[in-house]
Amino acid sequence: MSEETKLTKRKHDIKTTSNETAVNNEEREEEKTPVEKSSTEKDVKSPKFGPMPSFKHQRVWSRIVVLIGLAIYIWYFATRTKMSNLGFQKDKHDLRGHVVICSSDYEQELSTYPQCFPKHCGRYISDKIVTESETNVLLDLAKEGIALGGSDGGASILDLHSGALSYGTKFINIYSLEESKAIFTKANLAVYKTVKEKVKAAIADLFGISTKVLYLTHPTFFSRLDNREPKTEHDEYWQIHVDKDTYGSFFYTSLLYLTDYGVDFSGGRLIFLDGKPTKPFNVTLEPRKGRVAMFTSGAENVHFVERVKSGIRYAVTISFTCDVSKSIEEASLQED
Ligand SMILES: O=C(O)CCC(=O)C(=O)O
Ligand SMILES: [Fe+2]
Repeated sequence: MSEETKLTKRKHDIKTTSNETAVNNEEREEEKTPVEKSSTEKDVKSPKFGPMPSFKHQRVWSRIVVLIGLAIYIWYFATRTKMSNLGFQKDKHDLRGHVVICSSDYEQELSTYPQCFPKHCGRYISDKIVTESETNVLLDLAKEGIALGGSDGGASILDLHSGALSYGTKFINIYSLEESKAIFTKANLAVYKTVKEKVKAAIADLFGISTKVLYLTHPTFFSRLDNREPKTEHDEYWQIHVDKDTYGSFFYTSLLYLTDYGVDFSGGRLIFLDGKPTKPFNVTLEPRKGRVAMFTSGAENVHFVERVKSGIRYAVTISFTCDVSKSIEEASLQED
C-alpha cells in the first residue's frame, strides 16, 4: 500500500469511528427513560450554583460598586501614615539626623537667650559618644537604683537630682535609703558626669552654640519601661508631648539608651510626629545600647514612646537648659 493510500484509509477509519460514536450516542439517548432525559437537559442548561442573579439597573450598580472601591483604595493610600527611620537598632552611626524648622514658641522662648539660639533646630543620633563600659556602668546604676523601688505600673523613674524614685503608685527619696550609698559611688557618679559633659559638647557642636551657655537641668532621670498596665498617669509614658511643655526648663533634650530594641525589648521605639493630622509623617528611632539621641526641645520635635510590648527598656534622660537659674550643674548629684 502506498503512503498516500495509507493516509486516506486512516482518515476514513477515524471518520467511521466518530460516526459510529455519534450513532451510538443517539441510540443511547433514545434508550433513556423520560426522567433520565429531562435530568440531562437540566445538567446542560442550569449552572452549578443556580441561575446568575440579575436585578434592575445591574450595570449601573456594578459600576458604582467599582467606583466606591477605587475611592476607598485612593483614600487609604493618601491618608496612611508615611514613615522614615532615624536609626535602626542594628546599624551603628557616628552621626545621623536632620534639620527641622524651629517652632515659633521655641524661638520666642530662646529670644531671651540669644547665645543659646541654635543655628537650626533638629534631631540627631550618635552611637560613638558614649563608650560601652560607660553605658554598662549607667545600666547597672539604673537597674540597681530602680530595683530599690519601682512603680506598680509600667514606668519607673529615678531622678538623680531630687532622688525621686517610683515606689508603688508614689515616689520616695532614694537618698533616704541606706542601700543607695552602695549604688551612688564616686566612681559611678564620675561616669555620669563624664557622659553628661560629652553629650553637652556634642549638642553644642551640632547646634552651633558654646558649651558655656548650656547647663544640665532637672529632671535628669533613669527610666525603666515595660508592658504592665498603668496604675497612675506617671505610668502612661506613651503620651504624645513636647519636652519644653512637659519639663519647662528643657531647651535641648538628650537620651542615652541603655538596652537594645528588638533584643532586650519589643515596642518602645521613639516616634517623632511630623506632618499634619491629615497627612501624618512619623520618624522612628530604634533604641540601641549606647546610642545618644539629641534634639531641640520645642514643638518642632513632638514625640512619644511606643508602648513596650515585651521585655524591659532602660534609658537615661540628660537634658540642658539655657536658663542658668534652672541649672543643676553644681548642685548635688549626691555623693557619699
Ligand atoms: O525614652 C525616650 O525615648 C523618650 C522619653 C521622653 O520622651 C521623655 O522622657 O520626655
Ligand atoms: Fe520627651
